Amino acid sequence: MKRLAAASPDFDLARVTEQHRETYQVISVAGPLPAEIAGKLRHDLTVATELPAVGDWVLITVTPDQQLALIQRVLPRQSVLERAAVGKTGAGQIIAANVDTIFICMSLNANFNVHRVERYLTMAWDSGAVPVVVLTKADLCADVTAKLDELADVTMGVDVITCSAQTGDGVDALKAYVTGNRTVSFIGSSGVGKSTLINGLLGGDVLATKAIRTDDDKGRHTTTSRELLRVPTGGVVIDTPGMRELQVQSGDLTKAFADITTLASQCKFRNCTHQTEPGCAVQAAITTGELDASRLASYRKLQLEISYSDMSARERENAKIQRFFGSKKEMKRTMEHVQKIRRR
Ligand SMILES: Nc1nc2c(ncn2[C@@H]2O[C@H](COP(=O)(O)OP(=O)(O)OP(=O)(O)O)[C@@H](O)[C@H]2O)c(=O)[nH]1
Ligand SMILES: [Zn+2]
Repeated sequence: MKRLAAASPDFDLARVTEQHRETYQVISVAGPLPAEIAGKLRHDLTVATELPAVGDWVLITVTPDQQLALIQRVLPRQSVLERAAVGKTGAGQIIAANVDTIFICMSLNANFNVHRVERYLTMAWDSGAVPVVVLTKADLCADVTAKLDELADVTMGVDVITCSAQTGDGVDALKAYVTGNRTVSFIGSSGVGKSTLINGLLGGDVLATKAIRTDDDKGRHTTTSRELLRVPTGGVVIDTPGMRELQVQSGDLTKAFADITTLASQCKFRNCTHQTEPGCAVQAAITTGELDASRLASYRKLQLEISYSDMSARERENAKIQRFFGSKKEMKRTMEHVQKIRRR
């Protein structure tokens, strides 16, 4: 892999802004360009998740006529949002890469559901991005404090923002996360107000929003192309159709369920399943009321789902780095080169 580091000075750094069936759109310091995967890279790929995705930083060469970029390398991803795999083992499909902050959106009226937040949080932590819970449509909720109380246990250690696009309340708090080179994404059920918030950030009606039926809070989703959008005041929003359909798949439960993990460390048996074992600290906490039984139930349910996927997205990513770069040292050298390009 020495070759790669040595060859790197001939590459330009770019970021993938759109993904189509066979082609891509990238942006580099030279501007936007259509792109394709270089033959060598295509040959080296083993699974679909190694294909470039929206948000990926890539090394490109440009054809002599300057009309097309060839993607030579996909740089290691800091975070990976993945669509649930079909079947038991197969790796899923990358929905977005290198997202710093995931806004988990939920409306304070009909869409409000504590377990849903719990599941999204697990997924967000697993992706490598930092989750922020965004409670939307505060104007439609009579008792916001009560809702925040309901959420308190599951949002431990996570920023929670209450906002209303209608009144503008809380929107500035959201903007504080979208600055400089930071990349954000919005997930959450249809109709909770994601497009409305994104349009607010972008300062125009970039995404179409559609009036929803008032009876059931269900919106119709209107986003069509995969996109990475620049915010005029700094920051980047990644909004792809896949993002809108994200469902919980695999995950590291230890962060989203820090309360249970902490209790479990005090169980008598290290492999305690917290069901009928003697000396179970989790069951003891349920008895005293310190822990809600429903919390353990959702933990179990998620644990079961996770056991179906062999490796987490992060583990797969690490395996790929090993294969492409040979060693962490080689990777570091390439990344140093990339940093230099980025500063230019
Ligand atoms: N009352 C109220 N309505 C809102 C607010 N934010 C959005 N809405 C309305 O909710 C509906 C759905 O908003 P969207 O922004 O399209 O929702 P979305 O989450 O992007 O939906 P998908 O595109 O289907 O994923 C629209 O009619 C919005 O006008 C809010 O803060 N208060
Ligand atoms: Zn136990």
